[in-house]
Amino acid sequence: MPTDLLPISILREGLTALAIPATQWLLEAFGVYLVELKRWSRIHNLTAITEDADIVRRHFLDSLLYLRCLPPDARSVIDVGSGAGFPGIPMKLVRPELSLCLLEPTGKKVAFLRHMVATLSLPNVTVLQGRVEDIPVIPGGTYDAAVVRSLFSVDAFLTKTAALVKPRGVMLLSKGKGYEKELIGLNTDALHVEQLTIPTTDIQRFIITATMSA
Ligand SMILES: C[S@@+](CC[C@H](N)C(=O)[O-])C[C@H]1O[C@@H](n2cnc3c(N)ncnc32)[C@H](O)[C@@H]1O
Repeated sequence: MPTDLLPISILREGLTALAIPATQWLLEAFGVYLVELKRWSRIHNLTAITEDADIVRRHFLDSLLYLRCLPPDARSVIDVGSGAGFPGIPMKLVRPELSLCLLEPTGKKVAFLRHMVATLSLPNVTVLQGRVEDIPVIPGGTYDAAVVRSLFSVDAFLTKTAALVKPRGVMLLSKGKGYEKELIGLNTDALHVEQLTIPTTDIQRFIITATMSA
């Protein structure tokens, strides 16, 4: 198992900072993910981030910040525009009880997501090819949480994901500095912003949580 290929000390330190036990299983799973992400990216250009340490920090640990804002009783999550699996797959590795839908329109990314779900033997994960606008809306919502990274503006995020989320469910979107400009003109009463730092870096993230009314 390729834990020797992983910048293991960064991952360990990052997990510890996030109060996530760095079990051997978890370290090995992230090791497999890193190797496969790089292997597929050489052919399919899945990510612009190519250095191991950067993948650990900017994909794995950044994705895990979402868990700081996910309600502990959330069970079903949709990752909208999952790309190469961020933030959904890292969240699932740490919270295996989650039932996860990875939504992605691009065929080569969908193929990678299916490959990773099979390779990591992840139960209760559905990979759906499509755009969020095309997901059938069920009255009362489908998921306890919708997560989005590097896709929508705050406004578009609220508009496009609200119908997918159950009453009292949450929509989580991570943004960098400057996110406040996107809040101008929006009703921010139901929004909560949590300022976090990607462990082992000084990169700040602002996770915007919108909670659906009851
Ligand atoms: C910049 S990438 C981010 C991928 C991943 N969330 C991440 O943070 O690494 C945006 C992804 O959203 C997908 N996408 C674009 N429009 C979408 C839509 N309307 N519904 C769902 N996914 C969409 C793209 O195919 C792409 O993979």
